[in-house]
Amino acid sequence: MFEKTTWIRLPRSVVVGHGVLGQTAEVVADSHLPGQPLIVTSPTPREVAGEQVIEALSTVGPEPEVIVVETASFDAIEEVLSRAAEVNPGYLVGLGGGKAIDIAKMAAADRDLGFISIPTAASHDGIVSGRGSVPDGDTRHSVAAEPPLAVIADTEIIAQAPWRLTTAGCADIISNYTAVRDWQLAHRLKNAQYSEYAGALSQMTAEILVENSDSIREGLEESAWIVVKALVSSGVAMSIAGSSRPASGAEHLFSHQLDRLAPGTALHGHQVGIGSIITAYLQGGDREEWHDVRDALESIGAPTTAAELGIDDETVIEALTTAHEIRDRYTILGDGISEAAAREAASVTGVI
Ligand SMILES: NC(=O)C1=CN([C@@H]2O[C@H](COP(=O)(O)OP(=O)(O)OC[C@H]3O[C@@H](n4cnc5c(N)ncnc54)[C@H](OP(=O)(O)O)[C@@H]3O)[C@@H](O)[C@H]2O)C=CC1
Ligand SMILES: O=C(CO)COP(=O)(O)O
Ligand SMILES: [Zn+2]
Repeated sequence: MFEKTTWIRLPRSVVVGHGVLGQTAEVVADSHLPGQPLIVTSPTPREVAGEQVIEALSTVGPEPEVIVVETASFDAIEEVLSRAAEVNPGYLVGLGGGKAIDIAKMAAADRDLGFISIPTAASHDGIVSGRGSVPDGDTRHSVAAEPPLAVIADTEIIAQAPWRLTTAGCADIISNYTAVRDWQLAHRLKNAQYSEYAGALSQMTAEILVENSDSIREGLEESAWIVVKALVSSGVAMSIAGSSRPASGAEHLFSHQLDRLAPGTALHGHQVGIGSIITAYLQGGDREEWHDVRDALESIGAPTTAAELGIDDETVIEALTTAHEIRDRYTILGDGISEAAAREAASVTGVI
């Protein structure tokens, strides 16, 4: 008897465009979300869009409670959970970058509540995904979380965010090239479960973004539109896979290790972009595809060197040689690369 099953959890609504925060009440009603919302946000998004969201949500229910978190950590999730235990909200809202949205979706899963994702920056591809990513000591967990019932991405707000946040989102998407190749490698060498649909969607998302890179320019609201659509598509790939595999390979392990070694120095997307150049080099191939990755990053103005990240060369080498220890996920790094190999890869690609 055939016994395989799959459960793909996707948002019911994805609303993207100029001024769509104005449709928040409609989206909440359409999602059948009851009661008082608890908004999980971080300092800058709270300032940028907090009042507008509170006002919009107040038209469909009791005035929202707000909690401001500073870090993506299990402590922050605990803080949100204890606030939720006090106020007993009907649903959660993640308002901000990857940090706030991840914490909201994980707290929502814990409390078995609905969740809405309102990104204020196009900086990461977790805006749609049902995965949360949290560092924990020497390791990092990618945990199943509550996927958003609705995503409201207001390009007017997102386009006003600092440009570097948008280039970080682009780099998070460009890194899908190497993530998919690592996933295929893990499938061939370790029999890791692979989804052709998720792999193809993730790769195609990176290709479309790169094809449109001429239209991704500072000051153009259309850029926010293009990048948000790619972030949504990449998140859908993760939802289809039921893991972050389509969007996270060795380049992400490298970035997670940088988060430990040089916390708060550079943006997630920028780190994975640099990691992707080096990963593409290590993955080899006839066409030296690391040039394509580097050129794509350069064309949208994302960093391509450690100096541009603000991270010193030795930290890059340490991150490369220890990244495989972060989690049990097979990549081109295998069970670790030597210091000499790391130095060679980072210097040939011009990262250091
Ligand atoms: N679950 C998933 O599938 C994924 C999760 N992630 C996770 O997401 C995080 C990375 O996301 P990222 O967005 O870079 O991180 P943050 O949420 O830390 O946001 C980055 C910076 O942007 C600021 N910011 C956000 N919106 C605005 C705005 N409109 N104007 C000005 N500043 C703004 C934040 O301010 P402030 O400091 O005040 O918050 C912060 O300083 C990581 O923790 C990563 O692991 C990434 C990809 C996928
Ligand atoms: O950042 C992500 C995808 O872009 C999520 O991946 P991780 O599971 O490695 O945190
Ligand atoms: Zn990422």
